[in-house]
Amino acid sequence: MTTLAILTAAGSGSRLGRDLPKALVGLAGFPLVLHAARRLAASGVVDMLVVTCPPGLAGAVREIVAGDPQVDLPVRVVDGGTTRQASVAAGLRLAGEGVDVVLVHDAARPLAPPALVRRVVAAVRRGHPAVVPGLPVVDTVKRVELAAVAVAEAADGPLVERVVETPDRGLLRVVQTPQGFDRAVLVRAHAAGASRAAAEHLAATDDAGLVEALGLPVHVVAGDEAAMKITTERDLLVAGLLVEEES
Ligand SMILES: Nc1ccn([C@@H]2O[C@H](COP(=O)(O)OP(=O)(O)OP(=O)(O)O)[C@@H](O)[C@H]2O)c(=O)n1
Ligand SMILES: C[C@](O)(CO)[C@H](O)COP(=O)(O)O
Repeated sequence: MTTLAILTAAGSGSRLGRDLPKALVGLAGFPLVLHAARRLAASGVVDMLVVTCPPGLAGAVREIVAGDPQVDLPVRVVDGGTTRQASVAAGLRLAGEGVDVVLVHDAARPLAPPALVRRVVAAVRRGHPAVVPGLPVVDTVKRVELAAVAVAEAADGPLVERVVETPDRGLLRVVQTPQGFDRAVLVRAHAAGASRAAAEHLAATDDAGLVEALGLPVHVVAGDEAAMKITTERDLLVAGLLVEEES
């Protein structure tokens, strides 16, 4: 039984807008990617780690992650692709037949707690081929018609979108990472979705989506607020507070 974690860290962080890739931005004195790697290692259920990195930064990322005493795991670093999906696919190529469970986790979710990692892996090991952590939706959600946006923009007016439906929020979940998979299932899902990987507007926004596209079941376990995604400066501030709370 071997679990490999792919830690995606190859994004640029355009919405954060710093002059270095988001995964290398500091939070409480350490890069986001290191926070995430430390918590994966601390879970005790990850046997090896593959980190996807921006082109040209493999050496720096290796030094940060593999050189850290808290990351007591074999670490490999691989160049990512142009989309998150392509980066995961690059990491997945390093998951040999000896690996039975693959976790996919975002460096952009640096504070995902070890207990969450264990919960996801346990659910996969209980026989679920694809598992995502999810939280209930607290806002009322509307589905809108995109065509209406185009019309409004063309008229140079205020953005008015037509609401199509109000889905029952009791049935909606906001999903996080790490997401966990039976290796063979994830390999099949990425192979089937490979033609989508190159373009941002086509690529899957999470790996479970590729499994769903195969018609295979995906299950949700309880997520954790601490696994929040860092997208903007405000998120970094909130994450800073969470780190203070942890200690
Ligand atoms: N080509 C890419 C794009 C994203 N990611 C990773 O996927 C995760 C989620 O992506 P996101 O939060 O969107 O990060 P960025 O793409 O870096 O951010 P932005 O969209 O603001 O540029 C991050 O850990 C990011 O490093 C990746 O490995 N390869
Ligand atoms: C995988 C993910 O973190 C699940 O919520 C999310 O979909 C990543 O999205 P992004 O568009 O790459 O930020």
